[in-house]
Amino acid sequence: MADAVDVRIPITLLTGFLGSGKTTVLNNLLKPSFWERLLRAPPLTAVIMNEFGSIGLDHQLVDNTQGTMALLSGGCVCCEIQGSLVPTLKNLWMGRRDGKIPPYERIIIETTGIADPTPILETLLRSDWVAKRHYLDGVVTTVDAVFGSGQLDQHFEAVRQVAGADRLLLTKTDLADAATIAQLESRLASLNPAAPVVQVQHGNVSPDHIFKLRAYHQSEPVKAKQWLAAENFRLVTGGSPLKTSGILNPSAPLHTGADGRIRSFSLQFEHALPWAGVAEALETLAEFCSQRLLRMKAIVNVQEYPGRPVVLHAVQHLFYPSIELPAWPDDDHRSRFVFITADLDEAFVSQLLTSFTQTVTTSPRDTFGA
Ligand SMILES: Nc1nc2c(ncn2[C@@H]2O[C@H](COP(=O)(O)OP(=O)(O)OP(=O)(O)O)[C@@H](O)[C@H]2O)c(=O)[nH]1
Repeated sequence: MADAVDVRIPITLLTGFLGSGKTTVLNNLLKPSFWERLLRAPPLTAVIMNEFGSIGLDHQLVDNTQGTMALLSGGCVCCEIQGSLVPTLKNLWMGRRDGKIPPYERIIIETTGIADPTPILETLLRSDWVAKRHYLDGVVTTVDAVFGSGQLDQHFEAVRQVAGADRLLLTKTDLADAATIAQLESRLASLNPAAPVVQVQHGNVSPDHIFKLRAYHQSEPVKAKQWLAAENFRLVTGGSPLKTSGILNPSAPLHTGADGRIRSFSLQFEHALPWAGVAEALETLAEFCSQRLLRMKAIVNVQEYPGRPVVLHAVQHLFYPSIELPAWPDDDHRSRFVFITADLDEAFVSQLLTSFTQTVTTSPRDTFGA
């Protein structure tokens, strides 16, 4: 689990609504001149697109028989997803192993503009073959400074992309006035308080905002605390009795992105919690409200693991393997959960966690694959 022994290849998921500047960011990152200016060697990067022809890179095919691989001038490998993601990753891996393509060090997957990135995350997590050789480093979402607000109003996919992000790149800030940018930044901060927002013009963004985020592998206590950013979320205390489903607009489909339906909030618990109770509460949420659970992260003081807080996170129904930290980041040993939900009553979530962690005391710890 420690970084030093993790030889798997990091995958960055680059997502964002149609035309929001994903390819522009990607093109910039693949340019050798960009890295020369930074006085850094460009990492060998394999790029996977899931939209044929959406990138105007000047490349030269190296494996025309399969029609999927290309060697880019910057030493990058590019392919379009043909079929599912797993065969594409296998093709790349075998080409790399057999020396047919350069030994890429990382992979960027650019999603289509209207894609919900969750199925890609699911593939990365559920395929044993993929998970043994790769890990998800982070989700980076581009948001158009000019049209982003309207897209968030009209398309729930745009909201999902923002809620699932570990970094938000606010693009085209050269085209928007300061007031529009400030308004959108504050909206993004309320939709996803944990994701730093970085302004970007013409794709010019520091690679440090894209690579090595370790968003799904927070094994260092202090970084895990920053990653959780619980202090940026509205703290919810107490809760309603569990009489309802917790769903606020049961008949309203999740097609529009009105911000009033999105809740970002945190819960905290003073005492250590039984692992089985935490697992059961989160399983229940995932089972009954998965579409409405856009993102969840937590650092939990588990009764059975004193002194070793457990990091958890989920995107919709997908729970990632839990990670035990070697120590707490500081003296604050309370369990903290942060949630971004759609039409899900925060008081209900609070009560669900409270009630499960008070009633369940023992069970093997296997739910989140620690
Ligand atoms: N002025 C300006 N134009 C930009 C910026 N970033 C991207 N663009 C332009 O916006 C348009 C869309 O950018 P893309 O990078 O193709 O966006 P995308 O998200 O990859 O688009 P799709 O793949 O179609 O979803 C292009 O014409 C870019 O040149 C920016 O920061 N400033």
